[in-house]
Amino acid sequence: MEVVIVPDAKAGGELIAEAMAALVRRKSDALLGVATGSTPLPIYEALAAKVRAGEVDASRARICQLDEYVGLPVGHPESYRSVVLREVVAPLGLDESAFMGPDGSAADVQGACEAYDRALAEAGGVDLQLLGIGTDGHIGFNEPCSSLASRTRIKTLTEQTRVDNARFFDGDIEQVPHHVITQGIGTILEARHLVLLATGEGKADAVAATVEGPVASVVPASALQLHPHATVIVDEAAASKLKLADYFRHTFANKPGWQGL
Ligand SMILES: N[C@@H]1[C@@H](O)[C@H](O)[C@@H](COP(=O)(O)O)O[C@@H]1O
Repeated sequence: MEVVIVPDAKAGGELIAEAMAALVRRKSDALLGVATGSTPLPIYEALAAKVRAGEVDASRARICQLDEYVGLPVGHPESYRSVVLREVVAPLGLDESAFMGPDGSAADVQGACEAYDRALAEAGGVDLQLLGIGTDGHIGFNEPCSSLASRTRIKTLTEQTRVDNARFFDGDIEQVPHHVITQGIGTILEARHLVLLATGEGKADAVAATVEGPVASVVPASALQLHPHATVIVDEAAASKLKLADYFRHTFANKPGWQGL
């Protein structure tokens, strides 16, 4: 696992956007797995800016989603499908046909989960999967004690996650669904490159447990330690509880430029 400490969220967004742009320059139809929440927004802004500036042609890129609420009406502005179409697909100048996601309104939720895992495999697998992290260490919506081998499936949110996400629903926790579909941890680990961005002091404990704690399902993000190409990018506040912070700084400062992320 590589840990990169950046001064702030904007620098993290720029670094990751450049890694995504470099991937798309190498593989124009790359399948980019995106995450929701507030943290990755600087990545999407930086990548869209590169597209507008002609630094990368993303017209053949494909976008896929990590997770989704179950039971929101189709087209609800806070369904993750709507969020990804609005925050990622449209700003990159892509059409909805470039987008894949699980169907949170399906009558057969389990069938929709299995169909999504199949669709990801048929699309050739995810090239780069962006991840955020919940305050309890969740990735996607894999709450603590999710199986490290799990596939895309339905999960029940913890109260803490519903409280954290109520801000997207007018601060009203009653509007936050209890159930979600999420790529499983086993599914996520199949992506070729995992890139987790965490910013702010509120993520410091989860980041320390992820990077320096044992691999344990009680901290779902710790599964990144099992992946051969995982990059964790944190700002100073999110890095504040890392014992090896100086080592991570030293390693990145001395990294050969050609290596990329
Ligand atoms: N399902 C999403 C996660 O993918 C995201 O990482 C997390 C943190 O969100 P934020 O970045 O807003 O803190 O929120 C939600 O639970």
